[in-house]
Amino acid sequence: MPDADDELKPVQLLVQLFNDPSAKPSSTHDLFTMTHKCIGVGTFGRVRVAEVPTVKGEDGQSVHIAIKIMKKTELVRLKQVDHVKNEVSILRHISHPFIATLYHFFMDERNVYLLQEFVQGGQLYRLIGQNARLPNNTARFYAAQLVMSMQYLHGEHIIYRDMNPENVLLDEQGYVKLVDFGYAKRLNLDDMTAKTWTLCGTPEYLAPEMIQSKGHSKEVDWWALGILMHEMLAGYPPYYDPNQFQIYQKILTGKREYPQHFEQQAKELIGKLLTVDRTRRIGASKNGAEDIKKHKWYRGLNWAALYNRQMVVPVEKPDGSHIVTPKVEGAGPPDFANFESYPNSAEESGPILDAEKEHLYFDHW
Ligand SMILES: Nc1ncnc2c1ncn2[C@@H]1O[C@H](COP(=O)(O)OP(=O)(O)OP(=O)(O)O)[C@@H](O)[C@H]1O
Repeated sequence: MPDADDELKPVQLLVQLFNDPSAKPSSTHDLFTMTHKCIGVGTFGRVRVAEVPTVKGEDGQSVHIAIKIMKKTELVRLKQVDHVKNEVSILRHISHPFIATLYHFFMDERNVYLLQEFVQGGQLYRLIGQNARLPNNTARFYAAQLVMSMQYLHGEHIIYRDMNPENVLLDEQGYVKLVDFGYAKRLNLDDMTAKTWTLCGTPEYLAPEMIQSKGHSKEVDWWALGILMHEMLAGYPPYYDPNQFQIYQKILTGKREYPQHFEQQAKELIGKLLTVDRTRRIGASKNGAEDIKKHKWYRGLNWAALYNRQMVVPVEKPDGSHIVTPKVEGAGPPDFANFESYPNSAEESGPILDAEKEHLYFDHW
């Protein structure tokens, strides 16, 4: 008889391992070996990969995890402590097949560490760039997963607020894993309007009500989905300008032209998502995401099969050739082919926050 632990999936084992109360913050470091491979840089830190020798995947190899390392001094200087606190508190309470799992978080005197599922296929941004644009069926496959993840988050009263192709990662099967919940917001339901006011996100993806500081809610995620659909299908977003102010102007006027190759149904859905009046935007009614799922662009899509990861990623272009897809090795250690190279840096030897600030900002997490 296998003992109970043998039946746990690596994900559950990792969560259990890192949340073991006997593994105090200092000894948590001993549970993994940092590979020093940096796979991403953010504004105040880096994302590195680590190996967990005690947990084996289905291929019998040690599991790898991603560790987002953020410098405390930078978090304080850039006034981002609350965003990270928020990211941790949201990720700890959610679980969805298209959102990267947070196994654990801890901090030492210099850094805050978020231990997450390592997503091997790289950014959707890279996939779009490699192919110039994505075929209708491929874009539909990715957009549908984002509809389901937003539906889940909105059901948990969370707005994501940072949908863009750099935060949508692809796993080894080519499915979506959303990362970066720094701007996500849990709505306060005591406030019946359940709106919020902070201007955040990527300029090209900002909804008009956010730019105008009118107060915004879940509909901003549906707007961003419309922008992302356009970017996948065209290779560029609908409102673009080197000058950020001009981007906002273009968003507010709402004028756009679609490339000729866009399918009629795709144009129609993008139009309904990019509706300036947020009360009339598709997804805004009490049916929420269901209205989007029922749109003709999705006709014939098996939502249950997609959720259960039983669909094959559609890779065919209209001319019958195939798009370039992320290179993912089967067994063995990851080879990082899908990630940019970043110069090395040492988070271990940066400045230490003074005691007063440490107490003020990091005592109550
Ligand atoms: N779990 C993960 N697996 C693989 N790569 C990841 C993972 N998490 C993050 N990355 C990579 O690192 C990049 C930066 O991560 P993330 O966006 O979470 O950091 P950030 O500091 O919040 O960045 P930003 O400055 O964009 O807000 C991602 O775009 C992605 O390429």
